[in-house]
Amino acid sequence: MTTGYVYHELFGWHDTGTNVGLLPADPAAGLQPFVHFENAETKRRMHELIVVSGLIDRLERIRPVHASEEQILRVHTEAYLERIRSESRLPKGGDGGDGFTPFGQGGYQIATLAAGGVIAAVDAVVSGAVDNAYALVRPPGHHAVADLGMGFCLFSNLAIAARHAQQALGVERIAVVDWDVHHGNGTQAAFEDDPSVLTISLHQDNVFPPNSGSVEERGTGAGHGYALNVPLPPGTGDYGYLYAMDQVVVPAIRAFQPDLVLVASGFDASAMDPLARQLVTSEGYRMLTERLMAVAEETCDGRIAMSHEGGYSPVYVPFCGLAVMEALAGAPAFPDPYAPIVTGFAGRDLQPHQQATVDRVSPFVADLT
Ligand SMILES: Cc1nn(C)c(C)c1/N=N/c1ccc(/C=C/C(=O)NO)cc1
Ligand SMILES: [Zn+2]
Repeated sequence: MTTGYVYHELFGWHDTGTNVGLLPADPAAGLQPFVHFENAETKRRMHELIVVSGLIDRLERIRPVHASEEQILRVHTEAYLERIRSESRLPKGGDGGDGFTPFGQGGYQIATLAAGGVIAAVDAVVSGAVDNAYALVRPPGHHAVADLGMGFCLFSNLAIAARHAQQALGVERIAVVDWDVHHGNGTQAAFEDDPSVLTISLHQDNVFPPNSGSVEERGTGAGHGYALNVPLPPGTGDYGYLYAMDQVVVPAIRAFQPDLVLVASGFDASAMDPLARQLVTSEGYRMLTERLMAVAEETCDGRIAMSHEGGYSPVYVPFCGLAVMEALAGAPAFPDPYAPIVTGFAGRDLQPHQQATVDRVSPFVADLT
């Protein structure tokens, strides 16, 4: 199995500031300065574990290139692109637009490299140069919509790469799986009315964006039925996610018969993440990846490209990300030293209320052709 890997030190230079924990420092409100949750450290540590574990020697390194204006404009508006580019020229940079998505001077160039990194991973998979690929990019993308950067996301990296695959590489049908713990609203919006891209989001119910990602959100117009949302209750662990994978994701991909599978891969559903309350472990992510590889093998010669999204535990994201990449590469498992801690949390097994949520969505698979 040949697995492509995209990482670049520039991603670590995306500056989200040092006084935005999630809220700007404000002494009167008792808010002390704190590094932004979406900071370089967690992703840099994942890269370094990939190197130190030795997995790097089994990967094909893929060099990211900056996404072009044309590629970005397949998803974003000209006005939005121009605003990010102009704010990026300012000494203090700017913000995607929601006030929680800061970037420093030069942030536009890093954001185009992130989108270009996912494009490079897709190019390598579609060309057959590699069997599958992981793009460890920053800033993330799955919340960004056509004219607004939000939720730490500037450009919709995965959506831009999907449109590139269709319009430049001739790929027709794409299935997108988003296992980041937050709803993949941006990716869903990009393909809202388009039946050629199936979007499936597994997320903790109503965490972010607010009032987004309900079971009832199924796409619009010709795209109705080609968006699936599984809003899992808080405390869902490995076997709740696996049940969603087995009952919704795999059958949907089998019915949709894509030419390519893309994954918005965040690790903030992990048992040690500060921004959500799920209980997924590195073993859970490995199992999810193996399930996805099997159905990708069955439908599209195993073509999978993953784009890194959220995940904020500097100690645990590295082990969750390593598990996914080991599965992609068919490599043996590097032991997860946190396993005794996270498997010790209760709730790893499928719970009735989690099963009930998934069972509300699985009937929608029958509407896919
Ligand atoms: C809304 C709102 N209003 N206020 C006051 C605040 C502090 C709000 N939360 N913002 C958030 C909360 C979580 C994320 C996670 C993003 C991610 O990891 N995506 O994958 C982004 C923004
Ligand atoms: Zn997230």
